[in-house]
Amino acid sequence: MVNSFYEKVNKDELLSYVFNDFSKVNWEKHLPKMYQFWNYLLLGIPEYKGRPFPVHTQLPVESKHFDVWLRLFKANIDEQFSGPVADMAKVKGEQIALTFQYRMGLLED
Ligand code: HEM
Repeated sequence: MVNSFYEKVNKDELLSYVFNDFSKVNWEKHLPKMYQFWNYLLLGIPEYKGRPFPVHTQLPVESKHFDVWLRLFKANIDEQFSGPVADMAKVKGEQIALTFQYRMGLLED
């Protein structure tokens, strides 16, 4: 799920710019972190140690970036999974994307 999601991200011009050109993400490090993050949120496996929000405050992103992120994230889930955990993944993705945007001041109240 994580690998195929970031394959989609990398094919999207808007998001790929942020990940690859702006942040020069080291995918060998980022992907395992994301496995741990989602392992925790969806399966309760407490491996992820980190604070997801702060890195995002430095990024050149607007709400349109989050809209694309969410669209790709949900499409990726729907292509491969169905059922309660798949639904939870989509809800969590939505909630976190929304929370990030509020905290970054990208949304009007
Ligand atoms: C516009 C949408 C987003 C963009 C452009 C974005 C971009 C990034 C970038 C560039 C990093 C740093 C990677 C690195 O250098 O290691 C990162 C880390 C991360 N992102 Fe996002 N992100 C977005 C949305 C989200 C959302 C909605 C979530 C959660 C559902 C999320 C979860 C994380 C996590 C867990 C990390 C790892 C933080 C750490 O522990 O170092 N991101 N993201």
